[in-house]
Amino acid sequence: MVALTAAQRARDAIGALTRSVADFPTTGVIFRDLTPVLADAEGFAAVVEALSEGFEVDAVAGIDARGFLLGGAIAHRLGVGVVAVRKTGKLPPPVLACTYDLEYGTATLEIPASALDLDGARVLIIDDVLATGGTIAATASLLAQAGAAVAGTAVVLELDGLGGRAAVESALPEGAAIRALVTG
Ligand SMILES: O=P(O)(O)OC[C@H]1O[C@H](OP(=O)(O)OP(=O)(O)O)[C@H](O)[C@@H]1O
Ligand SMILES: Nc1ncnc2[nH]cnc12
Repeated sequence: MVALTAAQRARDAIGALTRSVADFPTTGVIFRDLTPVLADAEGFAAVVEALSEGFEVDAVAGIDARGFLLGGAIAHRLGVGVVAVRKTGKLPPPVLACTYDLEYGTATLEIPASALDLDGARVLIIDDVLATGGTIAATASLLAQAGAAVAGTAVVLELDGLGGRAAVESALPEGAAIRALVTG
């Protein structure tokens, strides 16, 4: 029997275990809950491997909150450190901040303004879901302000029809990778 690749194993787990919930957190949104995928040992391992594959970077940025779970594991696999990109009010000043629109509201993300040395660092941005792209675009903007070079972004699930890929393409440097394990 031919062994499945990490991407195939990840897609199988995502297909089997993702839960779709109508009208959460607001009416009209179909919320895609990846919690069961990440809670499954084989699913989590396959997702982490498939998101990490081929990236050579100096740091991983994991986005609050679900991106933290993946970002830490991916950074460890790649042998680099992880930067937690926090929702507003969690980090002590001074911070760099960026406010953006989501599928269901607005939010602000922050990173430390001076406590990290990201100047020239190649950074991979990790999150669970790409929807409108606002979250990843805001993260890319914060990292650029800190002097980092965004090497790419990788997510588990890209939602169709919300313009997220185009938004992220215009926010990332030319040639930066945009990887989604499943689109739908
Ligand atoms: O592409 P976008 O439209 O920006 O949406 C994607 C973001 O939305 C979700 O996070 P959310 O802000 O709901 O926060 P959470 O991770 O704390 O649940 C998801 O985890 C992504 O971070
Ligand atoms: N529909 C959705 N499901 C899960 N996470 C999301 N983030 C933004 N939109 C989402």
